[in-house]
Amino acid sequence: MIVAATDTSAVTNDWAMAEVIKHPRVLKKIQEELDIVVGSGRMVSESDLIHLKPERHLPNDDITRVEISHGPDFKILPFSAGKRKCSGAPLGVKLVLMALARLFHCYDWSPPDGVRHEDIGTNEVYGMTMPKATPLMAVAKPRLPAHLYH
Ligand code: HEM
Repeated sequence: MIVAATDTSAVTNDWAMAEVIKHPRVLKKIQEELDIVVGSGRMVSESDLIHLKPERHLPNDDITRVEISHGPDFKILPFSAGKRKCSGAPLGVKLVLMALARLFHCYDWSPPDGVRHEDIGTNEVYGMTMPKATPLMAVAKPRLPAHLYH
């Protein structure tokens, strides 16, 4: 249960962070969305999650819909399907979204000195949870008022 819940969520976070930091334009869009919904006077809370709709910043013809499935229909199946499908899926989605929303709302992210955005590695290691082959290294710079971090 602990392995099913922790590594899966941590690896999903790791991939999402890497892809977003690699694409600063995407990070900016996400932060714009968070600033509209949450503002800069407090941190993201769970009740904000349903109001986050980053696709509102995209031109209409640019919207890509990714359908996550819970059935055996060969769409994206991050939680598997059938009798043994992930019983923690709703919690997993919330945990990952909450962590990412706070990390992107609270901090600006960039690669370490001397590393270009496009050089952030996105190779995977084969295994149960398909982790990144190289650990993500990034610099976090606070973007909210200092008192919120205490
Ligand atoms: C992003 C996060 C997560 C992902 C991607 C994920 C994915 C999966 C996958 C692919 C399976 C295998 C299903 C199979 O054997 O076919 C699974 C099983 C399972 N997961 Fe998750 N999971 C996540 C989070 C969680 C959380 C947060 C919990 C619990 C708090 C959890 C509990 C379980 C349990 C108990 C099983 C075994 C189900 C069974 O064999 O009956 N998972 N998960």
